[in-house]
Parts: sequence; structure tokens; C-alpha cells
Amino acid sequence: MTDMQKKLILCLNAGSSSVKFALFNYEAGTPLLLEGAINGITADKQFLDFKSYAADGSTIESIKKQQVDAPEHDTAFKYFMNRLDSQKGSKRMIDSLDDIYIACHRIVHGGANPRPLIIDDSVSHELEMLSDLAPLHNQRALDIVHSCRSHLENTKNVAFFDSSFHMKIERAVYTFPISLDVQKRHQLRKYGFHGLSYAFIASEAAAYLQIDQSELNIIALHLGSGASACAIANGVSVNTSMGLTPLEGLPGATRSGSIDPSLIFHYHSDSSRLSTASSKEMKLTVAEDILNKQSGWQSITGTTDFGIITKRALYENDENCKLAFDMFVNRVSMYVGQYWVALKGKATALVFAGGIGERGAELRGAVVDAVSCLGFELDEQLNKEASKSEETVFEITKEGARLKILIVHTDEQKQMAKEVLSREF
Ligand SMILES: Nc1ncnc2c1ncn2[C@@H]1O[C@H](COP(=O)(O)OP(=O)(O)O)[C@@H](O)[C@H]1O
Ligand SMILES: CC(=O)OP(=O)(O)O
Ligand SMILES: [Mg+2]
Repeated sequence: MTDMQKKLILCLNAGSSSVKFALFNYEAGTPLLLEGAINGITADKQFLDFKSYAADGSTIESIKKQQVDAPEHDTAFKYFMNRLDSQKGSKRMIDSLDDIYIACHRIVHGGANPRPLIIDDSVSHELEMLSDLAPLHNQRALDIVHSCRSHLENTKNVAFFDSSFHMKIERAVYTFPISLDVQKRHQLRKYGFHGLSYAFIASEAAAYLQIDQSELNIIALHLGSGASACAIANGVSVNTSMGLTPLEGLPGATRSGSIDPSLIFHYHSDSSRLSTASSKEMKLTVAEDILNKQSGWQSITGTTDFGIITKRALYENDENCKLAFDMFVNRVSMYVGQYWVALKGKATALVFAGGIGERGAELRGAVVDAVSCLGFELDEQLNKEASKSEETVFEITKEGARLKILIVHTDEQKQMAKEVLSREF
């Protein structure tokens, strides 16, 4: 860090179904001043969680699951900015929005960039060009970047990429079995996403296990509106389930995940036509629109909320919800099996994270049951109690089991703030 006059770090995270937001004071080693999320952006109703803290860490204000009207990412962002503006005053340590030194933006697709970039016109243009490769994310995050660039004139905007954490994956893993010339010309390869979350998980899991991150061998599952798995060997990503775009791999709230690529031509006769959902900034074919926005849990159960799906599946005998639940358990457990092999049988822990991974006790139970042949066993009582815990890492391993099972309350906002402290901008 250089400019010590200013002291605030603003972190913004446009997920596919949420906008998350945090404000830190780096002078005091990133203590949190404010944090919040508007969830349910793909659902009928949106809910706000918000907390602000005093200098001693005590809570000043706490709002849980308050219904708000923010059906789009941009409205959610404006809601937060108004809230931030209204927090000015000495008690909350915010004198002026001019004190925001850096605004950190989670940008899902960063191409092959291995590290964060300060956003100037040329970087902004480069990222616009990648929008088609993350249709539920990049453009929405860039709209927020544009708002920050025009409203927070004295703030540096920095892009942190979800894809960066996977840039050490080896060529045989990231190359697709199609023409090498075409791949090179169009930069087609596995990129992988949720990297800020996996970086946070890796450092927190290593600290919890009291080992150096370079000794960490784990299978990590980030299960949210977008879901992915990652094999982490010696602290580094060696494989991950998302690919060229965040569509590959596990199904999500509105995403199909991996399917036979021929399927889409049978689903729709004109799938390569441009979808009406295309915009000036982003081209989207009918095929991409169907597989990204009209598939996944929404298409099978009518809801994107996996909490509701779980309740209906297990306690109300809803057939389609049961099918969705079983499909997810099947797909997730297949990745655990693959990554067990990728880690040569040396994984020491299975880690659950993301909205579903952190809150879905039943899903965790069913996944662990499906992979129990590998030696994973959980404590049912601890698994149930986990949702009440505020600990960053919560262990749910059954006593005496050889392999650990952890829940990490992942925090992409905090990961960005941590990275600000460790670099020069
Ligand atoms: N109690 C619960 N059980 C299972 N899933 C839940 C529960 N509560 C919330 N979820 C799910 O978490 C998902 C959101 O995850 P999150 O990682 O926060 O989203 P995003 O992908 O937008 O970052 C939603 O699908 C939501 O249904
Ligand atoms: C990459 C991705 O799918 O992110 P999210 O889960 O936040 O939508
Ligand atoms: Mg997310």
C-alpha cells in the first residue's frame, strides 16, 4: 500500500444470484466496518443481510433477511452505495467516500491473467471482450466498475479474477480434445472459476490444520448458485470442474453444468441464432441462453433456492425436488471421486463452501455418504449444528475418522482485501 492518507478498501462481488459488499479499514489490518449481501437476484424475492461494526469490533447495526426490491445487480449495488453514504459519521469511521483508496471488484473471467489488474480504459476494454465467456457475471460486474469509476473519482479500481487461482493447472488438463490451431486462435481452454473463494479456502484450511499452505492436499467444493469442485495439491489448483466458461461441470441454479454437447441441437432447432437476451455489450446465442439461464434447478423444480428444494425433497416428498437433490449428490460425488485420483489418494480433507455447501446440512450428509468408500465420515450432530456457527472453519469429522471434513465460510470480499495488503497498487 502506498497512499496512507486514505484508509478504506471497498470490496464488491457480483455473483450470479447476489451482490456482496464489504468495507475494510486497512490501516488497522483490515478490520471490517460494514458487510452486506443482497441475495435472490435470480429469484422472485430479494433479501438483504447487513452488518456494521464499531472500532472495537462490536456490532452497531444488524439486519437479517430483510426483503428489498433489487431485482438486478445494478439496483443492488446502488442500494449499497446509498447505504454507505448514509453511514458517514465518526462512530462508523467513515468521514467521506473520498477515503476509499481501492475498490476491489470480483471479476469472474479474467482470461489467463494470473494476478489482479488496476482497471484503466484498456483493461476495461479487455474485460468487456471477455463478457461473452461469463454471461451471468462479467458484464454485470463491469457495470458496477463503470459506476465506481464515474462516481468515486479518487478511488483506484482493481479487478481480481476468479480464474487466476487456476492458472497453474497443467496443459494436459486445460486443453480440450479439439483442433489445437482453433484453440490457440480463440484462446479456448479450461480457465476455471471461484478462484478467490478457493484461495480463501486454501489459506483458512491450512491455518486450521496447522500446516503450511504448500503442504495442503484437499478436495474443495464451492456449492452456490454456481457450483464447482477443485482439487488442491500442495496448496495449488491442479484441476477444477468449470471450463472455458462457468457453465461446465456441476449444475447450478439456472445452469445445466456438463451435458453431451450434441444435446442442445436436439433441444432447439435454431440454437446458434442470437438470443433476444443479447445486448450491445454481450452476444449470447439461444443455446447459451438456454443452458445458462433456463436450465439447472430452476428448470427441474421451478425454484433456484436449494434450501427450498432440500425441504421439499426430504420432508414433503416432492418428486422433482427429490430428483434435483439426488442429481446434485450424484454429480458432486463423481467429482470427489475424480479429484481423489487427481490427488493420488493423498487428500486429507473434504471442504464444503458456498451458500449450499455452508448451509445445506442434508446435502453435505448425502454427499459424504456417497463418498464414504474413500474414508470420509461425518458427525451427524456437528453437521446439523454447523449452520449456527460463526467460525470461519467448522469441523464436522466423525471422531476417529482418518480424513477431515470441514466447512469454510468462504469470503471472496475478505480475500480481495487480504490481497490488497500483500501487494503494491
Ligand atoms: N439452508 C439452505 N440449504 C441449502 N441451500 C441454501 C440454504 N440457504 C441458501 N441456500 C442456497 O445458497 C445459494 C446461494 O449461494 P451463494 O454462494 O451465496 O450464491 P452466489 O452464487 O450468488 O454467490 C442459493 O441457491 C440458495 O438457495
Ligand atoms: C463463477 C460462478 O459461478 O460464480 P457464482 O457462484 O458467484 O455465481
Ligand atoms: Mg458466489
